[in-house]
Amino acid sequence: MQHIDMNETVISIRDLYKSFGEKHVLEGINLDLHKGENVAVLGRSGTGKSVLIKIIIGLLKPDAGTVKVLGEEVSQLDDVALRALRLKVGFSFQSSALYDSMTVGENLAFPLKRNNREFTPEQIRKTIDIVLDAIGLPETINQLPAELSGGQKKRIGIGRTLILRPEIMLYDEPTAGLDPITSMELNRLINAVKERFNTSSIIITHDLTCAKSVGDKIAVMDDGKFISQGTFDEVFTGNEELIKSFYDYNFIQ
Ligand SMILES: Nc1ncnc2c1ncn2[C@@H]1O[C@H](COP(=O)(O)OP(=O)(O)OP(=O)(O)O)[C@@H](O)[C@H]1O
Repeated sequence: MQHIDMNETVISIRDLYKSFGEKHVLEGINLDLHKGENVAVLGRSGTGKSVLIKIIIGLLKPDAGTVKVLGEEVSQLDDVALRALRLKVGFSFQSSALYDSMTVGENLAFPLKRNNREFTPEQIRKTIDIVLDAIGLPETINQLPAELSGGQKKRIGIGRTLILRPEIMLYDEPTAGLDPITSMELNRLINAVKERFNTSSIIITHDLTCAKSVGDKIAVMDDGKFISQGTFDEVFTGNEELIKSFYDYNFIQ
């Protein structure tokens, strides 16, 4: 098991606020992601989870508060520094965002060719093989995305993010639209990625099973704030109505 280093914080968010006009989306977010830790951010639709991720990777600027990623204050970085930081932070999109006209191998090679031009074809091939092995899909290398199942596409999407060997992974709804068995496989993959690539991750989800399976810590978001943070058992022994209804909803559906 990968060790969680509580002395090393890879993402540190303090008193974060973000509004769009009259709409207050984030209202005082505080969160620490430690090295080797997986934090599942659980929340209903529209609570601001995507806005939070966009601020972490510098796509949106906060109105107030600080976000430090790998020691750097994101809102202070210029474009060059931001691009360099983004190479260390892998963002796995909800839609796997694969190029339909490229094979799996070409999709995986793409970020490497764009960002590490000094890679030889042999190094690229080797890196692709390592990632395909890690995501359990070596046989798909010459297939097109249209020939893959939804679960396979998600795995390749995660693989394409891993190819640049990020230190931090951000997963946006990794199990959305998948059946329970495929979802469980994805959860196992997220845990395997952490072990094999020594990543620290934030996993955004409204799937309680996913949060429980992958989250060393769960942070429950409501109305722009975290109303509870802790291990799954700590969070779900609380008495707050929203947390209880989340739990009930997930287990009776
Ligand atoms: N660029 C923007 N301009 C105006 N409003 C925005 C913008 N981006 C997000 N919002 C609003 O912020 C709120 C939170 O959106 P966000 O996408 O972060 O929710 P979410 O928690 O990720 O939801 P879901 O689970 O459905 O993806 C929504 O009300 C949305 O309309």
